[in-house]
Amino acid sequence: MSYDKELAAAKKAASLAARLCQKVQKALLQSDVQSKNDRSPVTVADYGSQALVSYVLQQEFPSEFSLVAEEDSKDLRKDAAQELVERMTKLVNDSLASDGSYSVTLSTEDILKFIDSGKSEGGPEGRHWVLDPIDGTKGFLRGGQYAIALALLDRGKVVLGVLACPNLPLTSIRDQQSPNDEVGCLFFAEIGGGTYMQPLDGSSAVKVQVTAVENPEEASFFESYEALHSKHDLSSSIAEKLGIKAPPVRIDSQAKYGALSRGDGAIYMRLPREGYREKIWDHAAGCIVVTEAGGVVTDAAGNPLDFSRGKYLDLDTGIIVTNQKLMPLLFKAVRESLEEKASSL
Ligand SMILES: Nc1ncnc2c1ncn2[C@@H]1O[C@H](COP(=O)(O)O)[C@@H](O)[C@H]1OP(=O)(O)O
Ligand SMILES: [Mg+2]
Ligand SMILES: [Mg+2]
Ligand SMILES: [Mg+2]
Repeated sequence: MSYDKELAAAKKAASLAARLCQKVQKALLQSDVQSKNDRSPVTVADYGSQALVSYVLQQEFPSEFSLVAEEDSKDLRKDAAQELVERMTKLVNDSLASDGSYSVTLSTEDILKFIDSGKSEGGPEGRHWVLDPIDGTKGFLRGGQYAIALALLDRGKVVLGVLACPNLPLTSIRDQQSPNDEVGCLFFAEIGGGTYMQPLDGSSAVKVQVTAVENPEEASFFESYEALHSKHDLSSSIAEKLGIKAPPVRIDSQAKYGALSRGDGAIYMRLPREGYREKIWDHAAGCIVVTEAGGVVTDAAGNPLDFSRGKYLDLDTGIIVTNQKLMPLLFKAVRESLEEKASSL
């Protein structure tokens, strides 16, 4: 089955959302940041991006629409958020107008409804869009990496994914010469069709592949910038076992999956603290972008990620990503390190 129409709509929605986010990141004001009850930050851009993507997808697929997305409008319906909602409404309308294909002016209530249409629970039946409107909000606030991550599930499987990474350099992050290098990448993949990357400004796409490195000593690895999101001590002990020489490359968000899909690094380890439950929108798009580029994504028990169980992944311990050749070695090092850690407690 082809998902070309869905992929075209997803690319358009994510690119528009990326433009909105770039605009906000440039003019970030302190009042743009709200705090959710899980104490993670959320900005006018997270909400605006979700409203925009939800609107575009509903225009393209009015009859069959289900969206599992990170944000909801609860905090925005409080009196104190009124100014933020008005500013966000203007941002979304300006973004839609700049595209030219939608002649519409949405009201604040429309916008709140589009945000709330992301409340689907997903699951193994039918089709569901999966959206993280800004993945890596902390990176976004720091002026670092973030991604707009959009995927489509069909009967529990990820069948397409798009990652817009507005701050990711077009060339490998490992050989950046100057801070002026061009940034803004759109990664996209459809099941069975490979992974492509194009500049966010719309010029032509190139096929990408994960690295062919087989010797772990030559591999480099990615992990979260935020030490709270992934145990850096555990990944460094795994890296040591593998004989990895290069220091970790720490970047925020699913930009890590994008960078890995084009071979900027060989390994991505995500080992969250006990009790953290991974959400499907944090991995669905990244997972297909890497697997279609020839990579492998599993949990720390070696199982593929199961996106069919609702909004949580509920996996074993963590997520590991690399190419086919290195996976057995990485898996072994991960198991050994986890066992050593368990026996030292
Ligand atoms: N305590 C936490 N542990 C692990 N991941 C987290 C935690 N809090 C938020 N996240 C999510 O981790 C992802 C980014 O992690 P990283 O940049 O380390 O890969 C984001 O999806 C972020 O959510 P959000 O989408 O709100 O930014
Ligand atoms: Mg968040
Ligand atoms: Mg996220
Ligand atoms: Mg997010």
